[in-house]
Amino acid sequence: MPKTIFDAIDPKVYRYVHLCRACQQPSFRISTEVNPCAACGETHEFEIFPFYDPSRDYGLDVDEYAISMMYALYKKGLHRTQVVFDDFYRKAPFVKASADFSGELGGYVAFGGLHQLIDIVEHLYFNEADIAYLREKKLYDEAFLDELRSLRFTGELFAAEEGQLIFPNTPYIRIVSTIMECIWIEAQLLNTVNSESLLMTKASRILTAADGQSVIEMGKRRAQGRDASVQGARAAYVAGFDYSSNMKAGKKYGVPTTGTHAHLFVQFFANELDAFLAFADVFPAKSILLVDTYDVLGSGIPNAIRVAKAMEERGQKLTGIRLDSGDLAFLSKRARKMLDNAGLAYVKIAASSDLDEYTITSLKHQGAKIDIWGIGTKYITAYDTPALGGVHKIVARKQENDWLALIKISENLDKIINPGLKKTYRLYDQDGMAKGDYLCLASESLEGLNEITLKHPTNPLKSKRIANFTAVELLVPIFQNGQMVYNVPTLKQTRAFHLAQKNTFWEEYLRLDHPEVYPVALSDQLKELKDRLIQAKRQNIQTE
Ligand SMILES: Nc1ncnc2c1ncn2[C@@H]1O[C@H](COP(=O)(O)OP(=O)(O)OP(=O)(O)O)[C@@H](O)[C@H]1O
Ligand SMILES: O=P(O)(O)OC[C@H]1O[C@H](OP(=O)(O)OP(=O)(O)O)[C@H](O)[C@@H]1O
Ligand SMILES: O=C(O)c1cccnc1
Repeated sequence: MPKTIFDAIDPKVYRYVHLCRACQQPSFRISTEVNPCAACGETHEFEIFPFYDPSRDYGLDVDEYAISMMYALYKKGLHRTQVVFDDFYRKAPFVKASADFSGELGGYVAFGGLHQLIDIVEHLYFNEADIAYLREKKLYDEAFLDELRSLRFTGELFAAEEGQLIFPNTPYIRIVSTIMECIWIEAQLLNTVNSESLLMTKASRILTAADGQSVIEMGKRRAQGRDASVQGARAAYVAGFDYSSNMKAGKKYGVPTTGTHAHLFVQFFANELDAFLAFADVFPAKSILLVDTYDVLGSGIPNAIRVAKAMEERGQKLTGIRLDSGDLAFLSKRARKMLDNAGLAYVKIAASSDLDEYTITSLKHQGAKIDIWGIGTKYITAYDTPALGGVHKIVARKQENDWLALIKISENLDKIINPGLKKTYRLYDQDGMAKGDYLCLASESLEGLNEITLKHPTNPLKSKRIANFTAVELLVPIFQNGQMVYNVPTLKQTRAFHLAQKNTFWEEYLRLDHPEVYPVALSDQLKELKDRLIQAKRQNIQTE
């Protein structure tokens, strides 16, 4: 996260801003008590208002029912009970299956949003304006509002590293904290992780289809709001896109930016050639000329060739052309021939026009001669799967000094949560390829085990034996005792991490349609606990 002036201020300590009327300098204070101004020494003239970082207004970014539950638990004296929450998803987005397919859908998610979540957890507090708003509701008593005023995240948060690949039912976040804090965080956590992971996954799939070719994110104008476009540009870069057109993502996150020009630029000039000449003259080292404003083959490409030839005389090279409509396979093949015949084999062909992983794959099958893919609408809106259904589920609560595992019953066996305080291991073979995820109780250890059988959680006929594996815990500590303990990687490192992780999976697990189902198995002890809790719950329901 980039630093703002608010990073210098610890919101866990400072609650008020005192603006000195004498010198106009703000200072951050613990209370409303007036002290001499740090800048000019005056004491009498202060404007005092609640500390409020407009870019991080996280405290009240919740659903009302969160505050209702927090209040009810507070009134019953239960709000500080320690609990465990797991975050996971059940169904991978974007994966398609044919009509007669009745099996389990595979697919993966590229885990995104962790770094934004860290910022949220670090700056999670109710400011005075939040408290005033809650007071106006006349639903909560003053003692509770006071409790909220001092509420901060005090617990442990473990997570998969951003960019990691996550499969259905594998927890990617575990929080151990008070019930009040776990409820408080739910909506923002889900909003951030679901939206970022959804887009990162879409981008990761598009990158798979591009198969090593350059991809530029261009979705700003079609994104669902300002923030979505910037976050989306960031997610695309982590997934392996080379550039974004989004300058704010460049400024805020350091995403490399680039761009071509629009049709308006061509329309503005008296003719296409003048427009191309002007653009190439100003940007000789990075000119990609949009050739489809009037007639791609009749004027766009011939004019681009004229410009390229003129540039060659000045010792410059035209970077490329862009196609933005029509039959991209046909036009790109014709364009390639025309450019090659003119001795311009180095001029690249970029294409845009509602592209996604499927059109890219199809165009490649058709032998399209496209070098650079510009991707907007279908990426930034996650067009074919508009939401990722990641969930935040309570799996245990403290009772005396023990964890009491909790279950939630569902008619659908696959929907019943995996209870208890657990660990998740990713198992690798000797070549470093991922073989499966193994969920077990926190008290279990894999040390000394040479062989493991990954049993399908609900289908006893499906199992897979793995020998000579290396087990790596998937979740790493991010917060301990409320303090951030994680060294947040740079965006570039996160991108490299995602791409490296992708290489640890056989492409059968990652292919766009009908991917193989990656094994996610429960240990025998965890399975027994789950079965026992289901039985007990069902008996209870019958006797109640
Ligand atoms: N050879 C091709 N094979 C498969 N899909 C293609 C091929 N060429 C283009 N497409 C896709 O077909 C769609 C064409 O979109 P559309 O019908 O809106 O026309 P267009 O050519 O973009 O024209 P305009 O932008 O002027 O409306 C786009 O999604 C594009 O990615
Ligand atoms: O097709 P997408 O995947 O969404 O990629 C971004 C689109 O945005 C621009 O179109 P727009 O019609 O807005 O403007 P322009 O073509 O005149 O630049 C650009 O030309 C692309 O077509
Ligand atoms: O640079 C481009 O070509 C671009 C940027 C945004 C949207 N469409 C195209």
